[in-house]
Amino acid sequence: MTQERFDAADGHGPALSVENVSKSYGEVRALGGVSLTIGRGEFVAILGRNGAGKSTLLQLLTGIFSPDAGRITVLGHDMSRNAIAALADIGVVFQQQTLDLELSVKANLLFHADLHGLSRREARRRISGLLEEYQLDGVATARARTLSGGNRRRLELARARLHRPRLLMMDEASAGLDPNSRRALLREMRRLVRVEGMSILWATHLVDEIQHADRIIVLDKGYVLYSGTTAELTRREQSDDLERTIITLMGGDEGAGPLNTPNSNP
Ligand SMILES: Nc1ncnc2c1ncn2[C@@H]1O[C@H](COP(=O)(O)OP(=O)(O)OP(=O)(O)O)[C@@H](O)[C@H]1O
Repeated sequence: MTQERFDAADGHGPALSVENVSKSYGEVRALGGVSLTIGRGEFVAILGRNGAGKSTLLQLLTGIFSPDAGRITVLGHDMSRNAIAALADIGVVFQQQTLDLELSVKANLLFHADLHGLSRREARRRISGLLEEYQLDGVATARARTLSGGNRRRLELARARLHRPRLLMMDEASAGLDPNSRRALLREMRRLVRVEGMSILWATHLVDEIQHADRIIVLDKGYVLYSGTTAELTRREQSDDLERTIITLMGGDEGAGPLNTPNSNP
């Protein structure tokens, strides 16, 4: 067995490894040689302003695009050679909603279960548990189009977990949720890490959300500026104001885009 297959099968190595990855759209450089890792059972928040490169990174990690250079390994699988195996173990919530709005809540989930090759019996069992967990059982037969923003997001979360992924990637996943739902969602992420050993990548532009993670990665203009805990960062910069510390790290320029929203503390 090759080392890569051994790692994938045996659960060794990081959940995610990104080595020197670059991506440009024409003249626009979205990522300029990014390297990062996420350990198994680790909850990592990637913080960056709009345009920092978070969505591009997630699109590369989920195989939607290929990087111009660099290497991505997900749960031991090299994305350039074995993306299908990697995708079986990833659950994703994208920034833009990706539901089929004309299908019912349940049909959206059944479609996803089919894509992942779940048996009908297993799919029904998983779907009924997740509908209950996300309080969507009352709207199971309703078309996704008729759901509130919060319920659509809950449906996307249920879908992301349906095939029992070991790595969850969340791109601005709390968008559209009220403060209570945001708090509940972040608590749930912690529970998934603690109880199920899930690895989580949580991309956000909200400073208050990153405090729930084990580690943060600050991304700015396509480059990693910092990787470590929030406590290490404020200690290093001798400041107890995390948001100000991060803005300073980004070279000031508060006008470049928000890092937080008022009255949104989760
Ligand atoms: N399809 C595209 N074509 C051209 N430029 C793009 C495209 N997608 C992203 N970009 C550019 O790449 C850079 C990184 O964008 P990206 O969407 O990855 O950042 P982000 O951190 O996710 O921000 P946001 O939260 O606004 O989506 C930005 O300069 C953006 O304008």
